[in-house]
Amino acid sequence: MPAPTQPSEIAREVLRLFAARRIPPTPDNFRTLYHEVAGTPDDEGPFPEKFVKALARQIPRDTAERTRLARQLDQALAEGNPEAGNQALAQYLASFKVEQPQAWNELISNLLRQWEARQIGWTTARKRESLDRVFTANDPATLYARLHGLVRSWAQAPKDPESAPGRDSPAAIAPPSALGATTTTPATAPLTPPAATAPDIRHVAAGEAGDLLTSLRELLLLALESVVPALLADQPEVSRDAAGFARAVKAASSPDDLQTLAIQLRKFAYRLEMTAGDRAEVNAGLLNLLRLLLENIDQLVIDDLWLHGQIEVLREIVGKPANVRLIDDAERRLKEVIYKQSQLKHNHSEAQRSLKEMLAGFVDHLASFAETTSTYHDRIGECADKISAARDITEISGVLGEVMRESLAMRDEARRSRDELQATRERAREAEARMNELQQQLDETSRLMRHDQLTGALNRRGLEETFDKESARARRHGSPLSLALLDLDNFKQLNDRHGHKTGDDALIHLATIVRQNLRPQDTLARHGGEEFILLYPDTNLEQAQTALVRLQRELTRNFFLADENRVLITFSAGVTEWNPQESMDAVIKRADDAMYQAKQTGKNKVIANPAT
Ligand SMILES: Nc1nc2c(ncn2[C@@H]2O[C@H](COP(=O)(O)OP(=O)(O)OP(=O)(O)O)[C@@H](O)[C@H]2O)c(=O)[nH]1
Repeated sequence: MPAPTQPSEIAREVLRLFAARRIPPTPDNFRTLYHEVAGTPDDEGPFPEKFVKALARQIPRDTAERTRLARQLDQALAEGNPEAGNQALAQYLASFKVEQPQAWNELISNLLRQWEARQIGWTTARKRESLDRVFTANDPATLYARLHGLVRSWAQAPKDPESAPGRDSPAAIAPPSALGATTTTPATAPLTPPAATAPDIRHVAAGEAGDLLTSLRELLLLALESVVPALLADQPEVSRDAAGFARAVKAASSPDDLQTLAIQLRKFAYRLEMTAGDRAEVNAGLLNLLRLLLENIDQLVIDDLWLHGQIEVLREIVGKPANVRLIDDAERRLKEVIYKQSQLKHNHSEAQRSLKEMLAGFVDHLASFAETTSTYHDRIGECADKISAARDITEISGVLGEVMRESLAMRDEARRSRDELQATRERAREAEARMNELQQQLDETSRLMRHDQLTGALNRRGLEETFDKESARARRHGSPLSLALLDLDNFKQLNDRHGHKTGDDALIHLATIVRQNLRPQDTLARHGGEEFILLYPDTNLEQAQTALVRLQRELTRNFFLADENRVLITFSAGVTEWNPQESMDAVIKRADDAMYQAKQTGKNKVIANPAT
C-alpha cells in the first residue's frame, strides 16, 4: 500500500497504528507516529502549534463526543492556550483507546458480583428484566457487548446498601436501556414507563417478530412523545421535531419507510447527544461560577465563624455531583448567608456612622473649648497688665469688674462644655444600646434559620421542614422513612477533662463523620446539646440500624484529636420507623426511648424500636 500523503489520510493511519501497536493514544505518541507516517522531521517545540492546528482541521468528528472535544481543541488554539489544547487533544485521542476484550469468565464473575450488589434503581426484578432483554441477542459478539454494557451500568449506578434487594421502590430511578442502542439521555432520566403500560419485551422476544416490532414502535413513540419533551422542556424545537418523528413512526407502513426513518432518527439521536453534551457543559460552567462566588464571599467575610462554616458546607455541597435535594439545601444555605451578610453590613455601617458622629462632635467641642480657654487667658493677662499699671484704686476696681465678667463667662462656657459632653456620652450610650438590640435581633434571626451554627447540621426548624417534606414524599410513594436519635457517650466527662472548646470540636467532628457517611438524601440535624437526629428516607428499620452500626464503626476508625491526643468518641442511638399519620415528635419520642435503653444497657449501642 502506498504511504499516505494527505494530512487526513496520515491522521487516519496514525489512529490505525495506535490500535495495531497497542500504543497509548497520547498527544506525544500521536505526534511521533504522525511524523513517522508522514516521513517528516519532528523538530517543533513542546507544543507544536502549527502541527496541532493542521491536525485539528483533519481529525474525524464522527461522534458527538469527538466533535465536542475537537471544538474544545479549536477554541484552545484560537485562545493560544497550549495547556487547554494539550488537554483537549489528550481527551480526544483517549476516545480511540483500544479496549481489551474481556474474557467471558471475568464477565460472568462480574455479573454475579453486580447481581448480588444493591444499587439505587436496580431491584432484582428490574435486573432480571434487563437480563432477559440482553439474552435476546442472537450472536455471541452482540451478547457479549450487551452483557458487558449492562454489567457496567450496574457497576456505575450509585450503591444503595440500605435498599433491600427486590424491593421495588417507586421512587427509584429507572435503569437505562440495555438493548444496545446508543443512550442519548442523561443517566438519571426515568426511561422506563410505569409497569402497567410498558410492553413486556420478554414475551415479545419469544413470540412473533411482528409483535416485537409493534412493541419497539410503542417504546419509540413513548420516547419521542413523552421522554424527549420531558427531558428537553427548554428546547421546544427539539420537542417539535420529536413529535414530527412520532407522527412519521405512526405513519410508516413499509420497510422502505422504516429504513428512511431509521436514517433520520439516527441523525436526530446524534443531535440529542450534542444537546445533552452542551447542557452538561452549561451545568458544569454554572457550578464553577458558584464555586468562584463562594470563594469570593469567603474572602469578604472576615471574622464571622458561622458564615465561614456555612460557606465551607456550601462548597462541600457544590463539590458533589448535582442532585435536587443537595441543590435545594445549597440554595437555602446561600439565602441564609446572604441574609446574614446584609445584616452584618448594616450593623457595621450603623456602628461606623455613630462613632464618626461622636468623634466629630468631640473634636469640635475640644476645639471651641480650647479657643475659649485661650481667649480667657489672654484677657486675664491683659487685666493683670492693667492692674500693674493702675495708678489708683478706681482704675483697679474697673479692671476687677472685667476679670469678674471674663471669669463668669469662662464658668458658663465650662458648664456648657460639661453639659455637651454629658449629652454626647448619653448619645454614645444610646447608640450602644441600639447596636445591642440589633445584635439580639440578628441572633434571633439566626435561631430562626435552618442550620445549627456550631456543626452546620440542620437545627430544629430545619429538621421540621425536612421532616414535613420527607414524610409527605414517603406517604406519596408508600416508601419507608426511618429516624434515629444519637447521643454522644460520656460527653460531660470529655468537657470536664479537656474543656468546653474541645467538647465543641468533638461535636463538629461527629457531625463531619456523619455527613461523610450519609447518602445525599439523608439528613443530619442537631437536636440540642450532644444529641443529633438522622432522617433516612426510603429506608426501613433494619436498613437504618445497619447504617447506624456502620456509622459507629466509622467513628471508631476516625479518632478525634483532643489536645493532640487521640480520643475515642462513641454514641448511643435509638432508631425507629415512621408510622404514616404520626407526628415528628411522636417518632422522636420512640427513638428517644430506644436511645435511653441503649444508654442504660452499656452505651455505644444502636437499639431499634419498631412502631407499634
Ligand atoms: N462543649 C459543649 N458541651 C455541651 C454542649 N451542649 C451540651 N453540652 C454538655 O454536654 C454534657 C451532657 O452531659 P450528660 O447529659 O450528663 O451526658 P453524658 O456525660 O454524655 O452522659 P451519657 O449521655 O449518659 O453518656 C453537659 O455537660 C453539657 O454541658 C455544647 O454545645 N458544647
